[in-house]
Amino acid sequence: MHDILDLDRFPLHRPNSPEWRTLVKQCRADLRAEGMFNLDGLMRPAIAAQAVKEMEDPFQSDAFLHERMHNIYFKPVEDLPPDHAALTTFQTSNKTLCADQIPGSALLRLYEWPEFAQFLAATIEMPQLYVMADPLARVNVMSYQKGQALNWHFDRSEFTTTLLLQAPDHGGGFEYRTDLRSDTDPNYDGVAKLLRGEDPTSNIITLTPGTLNVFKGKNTAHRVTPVLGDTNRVIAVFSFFEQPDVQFSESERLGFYGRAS
Ligand SMILES: O=C(O)CCC(=O)C(=O)O
Ligand SMILES: [Fe+2]
Repeated sequence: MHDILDLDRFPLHRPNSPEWRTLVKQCRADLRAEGMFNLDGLMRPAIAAQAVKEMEDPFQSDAFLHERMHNIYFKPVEDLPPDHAALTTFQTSNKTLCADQIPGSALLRLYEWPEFAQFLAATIEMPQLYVMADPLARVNVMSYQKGQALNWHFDRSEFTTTLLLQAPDHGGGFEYRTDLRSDTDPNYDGVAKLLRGEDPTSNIITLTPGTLNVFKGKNTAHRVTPVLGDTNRVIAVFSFFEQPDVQFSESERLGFYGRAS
């Protein structure tokens, strides 16, 4: 893994060593304080750039154009009237490649490296994390060109793990509002306020290539703002769950990837 990751700064290959424990402690503190942590330059920038180059053709010919209007839940909500402000819909548009379209990539190597899941589980204080069984959803790579965006949503998994491969010239910021809801309180009024642009506690950050970003995606509302300029924003998303063998449903796969298998 030394060839693709900066393990001198981030010793993921030495679980439970004093340096590994120090790093885990720092990540836990950042998660508590900010709902997020970043490992800036975990993947070597040259490897990230090479991955982008290798995916140019598949993005041109095989990628799914994920383009739709959706609400923050990606579905109707039974407790809410359809005209409730928490169900406001927005446009998403990006191109998505799935794990089955990037065989042999550095991204899949990282995803399947057991020390990666072990490190992530320690940072989020869970006993263990498992890779998905879903052949499409395990690792996704999204490319956003000028004008494209991923709009407000919550994720399915507790935590979300991304790695930026290429930064846009402008725009393409990651905007998030930590703990907008909880597992017991959907906070529909707070959601409506955020969607009206009236939540002063939302933050926006830009990532640099090679940075690992981990945040509490299930209860953190988040979006990617429209990309500006001619350089695409390219980002990998790794999906881990607390249970083994998780798969998306057929309708989720159709919605996100335009195909079920
Ligand atoms: O592109 C990003 O930074 C976030 C991606 C994301 O939120 C998702 O795939 O669910
Ligand atoms: Fe997300």
